[in-house]
Formats: sequence, C-alpha cells, structure tokens
Amino acid sequence: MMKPSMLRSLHSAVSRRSSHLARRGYSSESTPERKVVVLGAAGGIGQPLSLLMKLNPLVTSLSLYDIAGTPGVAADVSHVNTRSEVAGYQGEGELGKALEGADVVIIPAGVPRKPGMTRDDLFNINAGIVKSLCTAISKYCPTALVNMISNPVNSTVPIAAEVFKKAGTYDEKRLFGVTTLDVVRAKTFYAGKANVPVAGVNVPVIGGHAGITILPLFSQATPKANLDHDVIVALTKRTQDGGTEVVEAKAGKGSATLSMAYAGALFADACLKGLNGVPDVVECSFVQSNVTELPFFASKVRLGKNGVEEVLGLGALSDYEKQGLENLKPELLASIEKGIKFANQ
Ligand SMILES: NC(=O)C1=CN([C@@H]2O[C@H](COP(=O)(O)OP(=O)(O)OC[C@H]3O[C@@H](n4cnc5c(N)ncnc54)[C@H](O)[C@@H]3O)[C@@H](O)[C@H]2O)C=CC1
Ligand SMILES: O=C([O-])CC(=O)C(=O)O
Repeated sequence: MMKPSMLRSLHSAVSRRSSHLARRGYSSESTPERKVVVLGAAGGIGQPLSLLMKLNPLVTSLSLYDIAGTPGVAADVSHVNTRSEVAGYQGEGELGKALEGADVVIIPAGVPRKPGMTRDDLFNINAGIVKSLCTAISKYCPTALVNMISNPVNSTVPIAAEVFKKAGTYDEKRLFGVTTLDVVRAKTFYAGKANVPVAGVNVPVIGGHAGITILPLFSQATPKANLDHDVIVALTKRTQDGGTEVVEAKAGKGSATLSMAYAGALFADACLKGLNGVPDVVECSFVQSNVTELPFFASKVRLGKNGVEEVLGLGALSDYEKQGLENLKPELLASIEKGIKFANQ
C-alpha cells in the first residue's frame, strides 16, 4: 500500500510532466487524432524516420508504405509502446489505403546519390516516382500536408505542385520541401566554431536544397558570435557541401539517412503542432513564395492549422549573403523550371 505522501509526490511529478508536455504542444490526451504516412518507409531514411514518428505522441495512426519491405518494418516499429497504431502497406495496389485520411504525408521515396553525382543526377528516376506518388495523394488525401524529402528537392517540389494543379487539388499552403537538414547542419557547425551550446543555436537557411542554392544566414545566427569572415565562408561552404560530405564518407552506400530522419521528424512534428493550433511554430522550408522573384524559395515559414500560415521575409543580409543570394538564383530557377516542364510533358 502506497503512503499518502508518496502518492502526493507521484501525482505532482505526473502533473509536472503533463504541464511540461502541454506547454510543448504534446498533451496526448487532448491532441486530435493525426494520421502520418511515410512513402518510402523501408528505405535508409524511411526506417529511422518511421521509428521517430512512432515516438511522436502527436501521431495516432502511422501508415508505412513502400514498394517492398514494409511488412517487416511495420511489424518491428509497431511493437514500440507509444500512442500510435502502425500499419504497413506494400506495392501500388495498397497505396490508396495507405494514404486515405492522412494529415501529413512524408516522402523519402527514391534513389540516393553515389559519390561524384549531383542531386540533379537523381532527377531522371526520382521525378517519375514523385509524380506518381503525388498523383495518388491528389486522389486519396488531397488535403494532407506534403513533406517532400526526395531529391532533387528544388525540382520535386515544383513537380508536386504541377501534379496537384492538374488534379485541381493544389493548395500552396500544403506543400513543403524539407530543408531542415540544412538548418540542422548549420546549427551544428556554427555551434562548433562559435563555441556555444548547440541546443540554443538558431541559424536560418534560405534558397533551395542543392550546393550553392543552400544559403545559411550566419549573420542572423543566435547566439551572436564575432566570427571572422573566412570562418563564415568556411561554415557556409561546409553547410552547402554537407550532403556531399556524407555521400563521400558512405563511399557508395548512399547519402544521409540518420540525420535526415532526425530532420524529417523535426519538420513533421512542426507541421503537426501547426495543425493542432500551437502558436508561433516557425521552420525554414522550400515553399511557393514571393519573397524573391523565384516561384519557390526556402525561407522561414510560420506553420498553422492550414499548413503555411505566413512566408516570412529574409531579414537583413550581409554583403556576402546578398552576393550568395544573387549567385544562387539562376541555378535554382533552372531546377524549378526543369521540374515544371517534366510534370507537364
Ligand atoms: N531533403 C533532404 O535533405 C534529403 C533528401 N534525401 C533524398 O531522400 C531520398 C531517399 O533516400 P534514402 O532513403 O537514402 O534512399 P533508399 O534507397 O535507402 O530508400 C528509398 C526507398 O524508396 C523506395 N521507393 C522507390 N520507389 C518508390 C515508390 N514508387 N513508392 C514508394 N517507395 C519507393 C525504395 O523501395 C526504398 O525503400 C533520396 O532521393 C535522397 O536523395 C536524402 C537526404 C537528405
Ligand atoms: O546529399 C544528398 O544527396 C542527400 C541530401 O540531400 C543531403 O544530405 O542534404
């Protein structure tokens, strides 16, 4: 029999934990039912991302789809004792069932790079995969928020937009290119150079998601640090080449999967919080935009009940960043136009 004093302290520990979770938007009893779908769930990103989404208390239904291998991943993840129910779907015949009723669809389906390749070299295979998956999304869950991870993001997001436009389901508020890994890297590399605890670091990253189109704004990084210009240049280059650093280290065995799963889970969590009405959820993402003359652009975005609540401006840029912005525009525009052209062929 528990003593009353022990019961009181247990009760206050539980309420401290619940109010802490509620403050972070995680009050599991009161949050609505949310279905999250992972397309490409048996892949290098898909598997750890599925696990991380299983750990998210905002998710009530987790739907794992791939062309092969999903029954095993779903059975495995389903044993984790968290809130969501897990279901695995395999092959095109089950895609509709996988998608029905989705609130958020995360897409890490497609081939990854090998050393010596650019992200654009993935276009020929991944463009077709994304086109067919988005066609299914427009049919089975046209109001879901779509988190596009498949590369080249600078082209796959415009492809998705065109597919949705053709189907009459396009809403620019609901389509996101996931650029969170660029932010994750910029924060990590900056904390190392600035010698500050990484947990408190913020660095916006704008532009797109390939090479020089990735533009971290270290002039806006917090906490402030007086880094020399050559350090900023090196940090910028390392952030832009972060993907290649991993591709080379994996030496033919693919690209970033674990850090990407982490980044994808962070972004999906932000989307869910926005849907649930948590205020002031801001993340960088590649979205339809008019902050520059380009039709799609990554910048800070406020997330809400309809997806994108507001695309935020770029803020003040250093001369170095202004130059980087001008330099990235032709490449980013060409990738966007390539995606639009492909989708309309
Ligand atoms: N946005 C970002 O920051 C990042 C994007 N990526 C990209 O994510 C994609 C996936 O990378 P990995 O997981 O490493 O590749 P992977 O090859 O390990 O996994 C891809 C999965 O997609 C599945 N797939 C292929 N066609 C499909 C279809 N039609 N429907 C459903 N699933 C399908 C495959 O069966 C496989 O399980 C790549 O395009 C990669 O470049 C990777 C890292 C970061
Ligand atoms: O570099 C790649 O091919 C994968 C990717 O997008 C990243 O790691 O940022």
